[in-house]
Amino acid sequence: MSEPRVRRAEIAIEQHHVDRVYTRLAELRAQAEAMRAKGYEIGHGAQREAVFEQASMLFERDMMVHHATQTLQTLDAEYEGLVFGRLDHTSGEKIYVGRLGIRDAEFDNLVTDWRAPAAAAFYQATAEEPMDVVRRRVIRCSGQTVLDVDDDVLIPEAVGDDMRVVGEGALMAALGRSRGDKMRDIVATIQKEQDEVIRAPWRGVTEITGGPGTGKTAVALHRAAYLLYRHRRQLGGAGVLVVGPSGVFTNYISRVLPSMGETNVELRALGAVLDGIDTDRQDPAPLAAIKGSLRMRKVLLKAMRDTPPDVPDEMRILYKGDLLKLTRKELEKVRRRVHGHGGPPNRSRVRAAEALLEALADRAEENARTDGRTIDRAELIHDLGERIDFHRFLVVWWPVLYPGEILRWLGDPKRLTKAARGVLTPGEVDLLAASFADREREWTVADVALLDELRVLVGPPPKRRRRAQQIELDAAPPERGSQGKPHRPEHYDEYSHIVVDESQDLSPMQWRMVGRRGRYASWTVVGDPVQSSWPDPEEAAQARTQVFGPRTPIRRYTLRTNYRNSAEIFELAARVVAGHAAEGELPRAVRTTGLEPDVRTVEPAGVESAVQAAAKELLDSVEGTVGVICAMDRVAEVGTWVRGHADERLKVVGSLDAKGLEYDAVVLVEPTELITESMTGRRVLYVALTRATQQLTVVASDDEWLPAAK
Ligand SMILES: Nc1ncnc2c1ncn2[C@@H]1O[C@H](COP(=O)(O)OP(=O)(O)OP(=O)(O)O)[C@@H](O)[C@H]1O
Repeated sequence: MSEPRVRRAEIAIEQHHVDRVYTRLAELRAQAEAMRAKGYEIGHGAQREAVFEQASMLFERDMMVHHATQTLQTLDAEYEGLVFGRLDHTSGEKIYVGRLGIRDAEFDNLVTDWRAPAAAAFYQATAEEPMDVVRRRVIRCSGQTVLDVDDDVLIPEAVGDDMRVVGEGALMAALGRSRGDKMRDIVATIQKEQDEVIRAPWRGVTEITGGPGTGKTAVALHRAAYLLYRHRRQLGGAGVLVVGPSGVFTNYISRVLPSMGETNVELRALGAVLDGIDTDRQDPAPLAAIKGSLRMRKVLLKAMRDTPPDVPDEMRILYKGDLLKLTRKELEKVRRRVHGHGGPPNRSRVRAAEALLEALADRAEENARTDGRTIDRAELIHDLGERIDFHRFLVVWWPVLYPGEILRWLGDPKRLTKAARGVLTPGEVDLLAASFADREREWTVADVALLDELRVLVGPPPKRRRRAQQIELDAAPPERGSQGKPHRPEHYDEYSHIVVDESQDLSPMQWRMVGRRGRYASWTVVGDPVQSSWPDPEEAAQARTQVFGPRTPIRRYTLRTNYRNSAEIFELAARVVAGHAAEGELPRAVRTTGLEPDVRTVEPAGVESAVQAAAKELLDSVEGTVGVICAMDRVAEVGTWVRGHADERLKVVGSLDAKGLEYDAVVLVEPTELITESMTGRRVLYVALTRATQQLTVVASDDEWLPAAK
């Protein structure tokens, strides 16, 4: 038979099986629905003794229906279908692998869930270690229709006369396909080195490093789905949190887990980890570096203990005809004494009241001594403590503190200088004060970690004040409990597993913030030191160690194949970052396209039109997305340049927001600006250069960014 006829015949065989699967799925659904209906009847019926037994069975059934319906809904919306693989073993047994496990009426497997041990060979078998697999087949579907099949033969000598082999490799086909605006799952083509990481034990800390495009994000998300499937009892209830660098990124990866039937994983960007705030605003690099440093903790602590602005600087109270006065200095001393106990101020008002009463009693004793009188100290403390005017003073003098308010106080350079003495340089103080001085300014991503730190330092406000705190944090709390997600309390800190993506960029203060969410968590930490935009990796490593506990062993994996970029594009990126990466830190790109990156050097005045032209050409030549990447402070300007191309495949994105994203084609605008705007220079440019899967055009008005050719 000719190759196309063989292929057609094999597709027809698989279509037959896929049809059976969907028929069975419909049956299961109908059965479950019938069972549910019957359950309602039983619930209302007379056979009372059987009700409990039936109810628990029904509950399970309900859950099954719910799950099946939900999964089906998700799968209907996906490009690739429910069944995606098949294994033919030497024994003659065949196993179909899919996103869901389904059995037929005789309880035989029609599809095995990709996460089940029986499916592991689909990912782990190789020609060297075939695990009894003769042929591994990837089945590509659209909805319920089989489009194509693609085979790998692992034991050629075991291929019988009746076994036909088609295709040139599903992985390459998948990598060559155009990209949409959402990341896709890779269940059909997970590679062996990736599978090992996905299936690694759940406890402790698992670290995944690897260069751009090695599938770190994809692997971490599949690992979350795998862990929930295998350890739902331990992990499901408390929940899994995935933290990514930006809102654009969490949106980009948002389809991956639902496409595997997991809707119960919380995705949060670093600017949205703290309930009540969701920001993507970035500070300029030098400012972000100060705000992210551990030194800020000391500054915040001092700032919080300083006398709040606008509190009375004198106390006067009349007791039995004697005017008791406390001066500003004396009041400050009392405040220091209360803070000396170390408790959160919002929990210390009683202590503050006691300390004030003691100071008033001291004053009364002094006055009495001068006048030759005696006083009953205990009685005075009791009487004043009951007085309404004393309590009126107390609430304004020891106000409830809100994190946002304290940060705004630091907009006053004098106050900040005091809080930062011996910790920040005068130059740093100026930068920081200017950033907090503008009360209208929206919080930045770096501010969020500071607000979270302060939240813990000041302690929770009294219950009836909590709403006010939300207002102070500038936004309404995000809706929880919708879309079937369990309702979690505010500032939930008991996630059972936390995935941190792009972890190389977390500042020490951000590590502390994320660490707080997982008091008992196990961790999957994903990153690439070469792509780091954080200037002080040692300080960040120290904060990270604190989060995991210094003695927790770390399971380390490195992924070495770049699946995203064509070899031609990656070659340019590797040249740009050479000298900033250690031996072996750069991955190997596996796919060639024959299309070299197009570097266009133009006059500064010609950059705009060159960018417009490049964007147009790339939109015409690729099917999928085109990203225009520029320096962070030029996003708005470049946006106006390409406004004329009304095409939703085109996105303009700043260098830092490009982290983790990918496009079929990229126009990179003024690369030297990316180097100069960041604290880690070429590393940020390296990130931008590694976003394109097919084509890259660089528009530059200088060539300082370009190392001399080898
Ligand atoms: N086994 C695979 N099969 C198909 N596609 C894959 C596979 N592994 C990775 N990819 C694809 O390669 C691209 C890069 O993956 P991913 O974004 O997870 O890489 P990354 O290591 O997180 O990259 P970066 O560090 O640049 O953010 C994605 O399009 C992903 O779907």
